[in-house]
Amino acid sequence: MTAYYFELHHLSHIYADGTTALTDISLQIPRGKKIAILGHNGAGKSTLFQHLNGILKPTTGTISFQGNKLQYSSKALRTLRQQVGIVFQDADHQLFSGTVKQDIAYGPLNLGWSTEKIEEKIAWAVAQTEVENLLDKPIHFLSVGQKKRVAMAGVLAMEPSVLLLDEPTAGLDHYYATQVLQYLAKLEDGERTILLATHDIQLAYEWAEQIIVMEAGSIIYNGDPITLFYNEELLKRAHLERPWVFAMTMLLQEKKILTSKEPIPRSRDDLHRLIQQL
Ligand SMILES: Nc1ncnc2c1ncn2[C@@H]1O[C@H](COP(=O)(O)OP(=O)(O)OP(=O)(O)O)[C@@H](O)[C@H]1O
Repeated sequence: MTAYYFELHHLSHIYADGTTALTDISLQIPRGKKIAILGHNGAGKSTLFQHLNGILKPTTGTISFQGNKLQYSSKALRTLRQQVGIVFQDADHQLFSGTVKQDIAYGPLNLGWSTEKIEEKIAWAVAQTEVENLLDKPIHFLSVGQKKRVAMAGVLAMEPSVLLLDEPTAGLDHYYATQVLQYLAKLEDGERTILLATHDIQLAYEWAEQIIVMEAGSIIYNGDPITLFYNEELLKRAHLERPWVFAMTMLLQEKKILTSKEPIPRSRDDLHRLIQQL
């Protein structure tokens, strides 16, 4: 078993119209990690995800999954996609069955599992995403946020080893966006790697162990969140704001209210606890 799910070597992608979307990406994606991908509009996040799921083929360079170079035959892609699930930014690209129930069941039904296991996994995914009361609804009646949760349920039900989530909280209200963090936590098993492309800086800061920052098709940072958010120059270059909890922590440190000895809070609750202890 290799330590990495994916290894990308000098991967570049140029779309048919000549747009260069990825330039010379070399990257290793380890097992059991929570990785957020940040970068402003057009930085290449979705294009990178589509390479990891075999939807796009590199113009130059290679990708390996579990030590084997990606193959693009329909059989090889089917196997890859059972292990690498993607939730698209736009749920309309994902949902195609008549009803919610049929859509969520589609993936698991194609995995050769027993009926019992299929039902168990679907029930679990439905409960995580709170779509129980939508099961009989036709897809085209759903709201944007509901479609997003149904798309997520369909992918979760397949229990992929790698989960690629492209903007999972976009279009969700505050309650459901917060719930995403909760069910992501339930998915962590030390083996599964979750990559999350997002513009929600606070979500990335609160959740991720590793952050990759993209700019104009290149990776300009790959490391821990705290080091990133102290790096003023890099944040400016990538047009990134500091997460508000981190900005508040820096202010408290500057005012000497917090010292560097205190653990750096990640969430609003961490920050409240810390301030209450002062
Ligand atoms: N099918 C396509 N044909 C041509 N160019 C494309 C295509 N899809 C994306 N692009 C271009 O590739 C670049 C990277 O786009 P991509 O969608 O990967 O960025 P992103 O980081 O996911 O952006 P966002 O945050 O807005 O979702 C952009 O310049 C975009 O216009």
